[in-house]
Amino acid sequence: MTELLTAAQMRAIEAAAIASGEVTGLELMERAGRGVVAAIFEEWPELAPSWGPAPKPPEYFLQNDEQGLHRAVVLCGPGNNGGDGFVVARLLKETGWDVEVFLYGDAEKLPPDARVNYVRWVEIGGVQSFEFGDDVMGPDDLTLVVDAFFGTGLVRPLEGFGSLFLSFAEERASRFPYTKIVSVDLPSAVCADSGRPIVSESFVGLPEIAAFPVTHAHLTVTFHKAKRGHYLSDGPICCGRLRFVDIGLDDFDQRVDVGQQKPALILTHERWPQYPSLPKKQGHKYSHGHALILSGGVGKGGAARLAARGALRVGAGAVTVGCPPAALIENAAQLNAIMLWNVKDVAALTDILADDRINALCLGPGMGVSDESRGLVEAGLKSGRAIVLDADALTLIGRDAPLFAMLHDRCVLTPHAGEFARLFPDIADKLAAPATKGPAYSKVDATCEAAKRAGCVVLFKGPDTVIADLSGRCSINASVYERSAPWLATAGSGDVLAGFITGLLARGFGPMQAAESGAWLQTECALSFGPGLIAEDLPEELPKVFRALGL
Ligand SMILES: NC(=O)C1=CN([C@@H]2O[C@H](COP(=O)(O)OP(=O)(O)OC[C@H]3O[C@@H](n4cnc5c(N)ncnc54)[C@H](O)[C@@H]3O)[C@@H](O)[C@H]2O)[C@@H](O)CC1
Ligand SMILES: Nc1ncnc2c1ncn2[C@@H]1O[C@H](COP(=O)(O)OP(=O)(O)O)[C@@H](O)[C@H]1O
Ligand SMILES: [K+]
Repeated sequence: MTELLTAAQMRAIEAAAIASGEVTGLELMERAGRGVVAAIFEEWPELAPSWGPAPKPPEYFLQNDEQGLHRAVVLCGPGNNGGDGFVVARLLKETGWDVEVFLYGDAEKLPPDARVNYVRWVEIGGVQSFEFGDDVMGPDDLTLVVDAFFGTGLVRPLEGFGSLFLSFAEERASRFPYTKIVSVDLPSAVCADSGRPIVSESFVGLPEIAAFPVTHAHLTVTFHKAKRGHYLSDGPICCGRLRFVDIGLDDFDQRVDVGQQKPALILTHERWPQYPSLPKKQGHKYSHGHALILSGGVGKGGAARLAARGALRVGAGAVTVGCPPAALIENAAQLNAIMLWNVKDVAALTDILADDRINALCLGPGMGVSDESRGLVEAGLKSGRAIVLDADALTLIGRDAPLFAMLHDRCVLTPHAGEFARLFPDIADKLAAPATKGPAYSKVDATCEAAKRAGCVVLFKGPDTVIADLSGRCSINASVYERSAPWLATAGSGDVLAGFITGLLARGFGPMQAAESGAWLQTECALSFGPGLIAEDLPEELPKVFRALGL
């Protein structure tokens, strides 16, 4: 696992590096710009100088005389992101590209390092002025738009010329697939801390991404480490692909006091929760715990059966489904290794929980929201067992303050966005409010606040699943970029996730460890299985994922 930085943390690391005297801001900017150009050539080798002259675009696209020359438009902003843009413009020009530069801001007010690179650029090229009505992207043969308006410094919406240019770039790339947009550090208009586009008040009320001209880059090249916004919310969609450039700041990470903000960890294919307890140790079945999963009534048992299958495959020694008497036959017809108990009412559950070998519970999937279900949730919470609360159990807790007050530090709540809003309406409102200034309130902020309030682990689902505990520890299981698994959006996949977490709790994982590992495994199973996945496939894919981990 590694950490994602906020803009403030990145600034602090940069400041520490410069203060050490080991590097100057200008050197960092040069490394950044060079890294962007190298990343462009790695991403599209046909654009690299070693590839030879640019191939001729089709006849009907040619409108200029410079046939065979690659052409770039570089959009520079008023800060150091713009400074990186001037470096990129210079380097592309040096490799023989035809480069046009636009500046959003006043050249006299550029910060010192950006100003130096502006001056270096104007020695070899011009800065274009912009008149309304111009087709600033020029002839149709445009190869590259470099978006260097704003990076980690974005604090308010782009206006006028800035937002117009982003929409010109979008429009051009949507018409001509060979026109690539590359964002420097972050797509301009995307908040580095939240991944949310910063929108103008005048767009309030419209869906953010639809209402605001934000670039959907083909490639985003960032420096040192990923920022939270690269992985949260709309960030990944706007970034396209993400590449990293090492600008020599590794030594300074440790020297910086990152203040009150705990790091957000990122779980990716390579960075997985390597808990020593994941391999199964010797012992009999009850050394690996006994998970009890409560099911709904007649015809409502599918969700619990999916969760139970997940808990068993993830390694719980024994798994039992508990259901009302009328549903016993239906469940018996479908379960073999999973045991089945009659849980006719709250008293029956309380009796069952007298057996302390049952060490993990899962309540909610298919359970219904009746008074009886409420009583079961109450009994489950009262037992003090490690417990996953999902689906209907979350709805019950959301509308019942005394039940909410019973949550404890062995609980894991697994809401999707709708359930999150029922549980934490004020927090959800903050997250849903338009982001009109940066740094904007993020899904990390929301999940951490929720975990603190609930006093337990909260796993807030989505392609950017955020998991937080009450201490402020937080991680993001990213199902984005090369780990994108949109086929997880299928009925029942959340039930299997609840089962994975319950099984891991039964095996003795702590709530945060179980939630992180369960979410990570769910994505790995989806990737391993591939398109066509249905929820039933997830537990069946686990052995393959475990084998690949060498367990
Ligand atoms: N932090 C680092 O270590 C490095 C940073 N570099 C670059 O520097 C960037 C950060 O530079 P800055 O802090 O100058 O920030 P930006 O260049 O992102 O923004 C510049 C300034 O514009 C103002 N601003 C924000 N939103 C605005 C808006 N909508 N309209 C008009 N003005 C607005 C703010 O005052 C902001 O500081 C990074 O994204 C990266 O590209 C690189 O040069 C390499 C090293
Ligand atoms: N686009 C997506 N990319 C990756 N994971 C997703 C995506 N959409 C949903 N998921 C995951 O799939 C699961 C869906 O859970 P949930 O909404 O509770 O569905 P259900 O109740 O039908 O099981 C969650 O774990 C969520 O994180
Ligand atoms: K940018």
